Amino acid sequence: MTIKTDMLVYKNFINGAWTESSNDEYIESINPANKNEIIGYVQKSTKEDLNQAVAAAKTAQVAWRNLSGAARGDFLYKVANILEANLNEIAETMTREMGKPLPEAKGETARGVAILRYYAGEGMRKVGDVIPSTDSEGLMFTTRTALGVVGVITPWNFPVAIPIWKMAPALIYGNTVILKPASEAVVTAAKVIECFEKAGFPAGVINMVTGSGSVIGQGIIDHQDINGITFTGSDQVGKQVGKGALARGAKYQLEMGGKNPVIVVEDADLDLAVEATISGGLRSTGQKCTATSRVIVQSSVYDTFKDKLLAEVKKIRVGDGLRAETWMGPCASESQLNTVLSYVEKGKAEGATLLYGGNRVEDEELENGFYVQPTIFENVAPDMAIAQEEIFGPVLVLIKVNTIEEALDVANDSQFGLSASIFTTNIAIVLSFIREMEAGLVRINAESAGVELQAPFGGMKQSSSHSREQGQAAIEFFTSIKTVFVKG
Ligand SMILES: NC(=O)C1=CN([C@@H]2O[C@H](COP(=O)(O)OP(=O)(O)OC[C@H]3O[C@@H](n4cnc5c(N)ncnc54)[C@H](OP(=O)(O)O)[C@@H]3O)[C@@H](O)[C@H]2O)C=CC1
Ligand SMILES: O=C(O)CCC(=O)C(=O)O
Repeated sequence: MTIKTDMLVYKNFINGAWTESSNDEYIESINPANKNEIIGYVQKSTKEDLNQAVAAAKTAQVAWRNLSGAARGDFLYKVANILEANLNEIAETMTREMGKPLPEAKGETARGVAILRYYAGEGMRKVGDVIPSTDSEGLMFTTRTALGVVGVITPWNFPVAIPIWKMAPALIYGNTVILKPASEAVVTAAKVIECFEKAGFPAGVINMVTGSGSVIGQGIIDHQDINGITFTGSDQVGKQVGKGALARGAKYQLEMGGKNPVIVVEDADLDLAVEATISGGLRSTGQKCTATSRVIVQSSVYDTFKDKLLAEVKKIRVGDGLRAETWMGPCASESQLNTVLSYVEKGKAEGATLLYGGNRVEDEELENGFYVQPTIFENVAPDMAIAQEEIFGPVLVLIKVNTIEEALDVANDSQFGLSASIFTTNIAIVLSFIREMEAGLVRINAESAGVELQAPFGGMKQSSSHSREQGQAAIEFFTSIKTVFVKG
């Protein structure tokens, strides 16, 4: 590929320096709102580059681990301030690179700042417990130790928040990091790493290697000197990460798909339920693992809910995320757009009724972008592919049920169990939903998306490796417990 000389080329960040790859091939990152606009180039790195980064991270690890938690926290506070000072530029890059509307991109970047500050404070909090020993002269307690070098493999849908919610806890607990960001949002990730560079971390503590998943991602899975891998992305790659890590005894953490339901009960505030279904299902063009995709509605309010939903969805403005009037941006890539369109075809072929949308947006101004209409299906049977598989696009499927029991059965009829929500004013139904719903995140009278950084996040069933990230739960993955017994 010929590189246009006026474009920015982002190198790997290895051992404290922006470093050229041993390969001179590049990955081009384009704007999904206008495929002719190139956002930047990154290197298509090789295993040799990865080896260099891992060696640097391994060398840096002991000195980093031996700093006090407060000293490590100071570095994170510095990154937070730098990220905050560059929030507008980074958010704009995110919008241009993966299509998320600018207000959402700004919100995500601000969330990155807050995550960094949260984990900076974690450096001052307790890491163990004193446990009474049966030996009256002994002292027994637990402490924690870092895993070592952590590989961080991230997706494109939250290109600031996800790398930060993995890297910040890894670092505060004394690990060093190799980041392999998603190729679709790699320039945004490079700008985040620039903030870490400016904060002056010791060389080797934080490294980024760009390149294809099959080379650099797989290289992380296989590398003997990487002690832990944290991954967010597809079900298929996640399972590969898990198998590969298990085979060589590395620790791993996986966050994968969702097929998140919302249940609308007959006593619900229907306007609130409509608003939350739209926000949960269609913001970020439905490209969230926590996005609402199955809308399970009690038959007595089905028609009223459907009419209200349809009326609101029709008002959605699709367009370039940089424009103030845009509510929903493009799909992040042509392949995501094609996935959505193929599920629309599947839904029709399976006999569901396409109630609204389902096509590319026909607008001359938007013809160079990967735009799809917000889409609603009805007459959907729970076993159809559109009700079972993660689409990762702005597609809602309406499923009519008669009773709460049936609603819960349908909601739980999924290989996934990430997030679920219900709209009702009946406390008994709320309590049975909390008890019966097989999901890591259950939300009452609130949309299925919307993770809070200080709370544990993760799924049941095939949505995750049953571990949790974020909040104080992160310590469980990024450290190992040591039980200490001392006798004088
Ligand atoms: N849970 C979530 O939040 C997300 C779920 N998804 C789901 O996944 C689908 C596909 O999206 P996609 O971007 O392809 O997701 P992937 O799982 O392919 O990508 C996630 C990360 O894994 C890397 N990767 C790809 N192949 C390998 C490999 N063999 N070994 C190790 N790492 C690898 C990717 O690198 P590279 O980008 O270079 O390929 C990226 O950094 C979506 O439609 C959606 O259903 C996607 C993103 C986020
Ligand atoms: O809902 C959120 O804020 C987070 C979603 C998420 O983690 C994801 O889509 O990968």
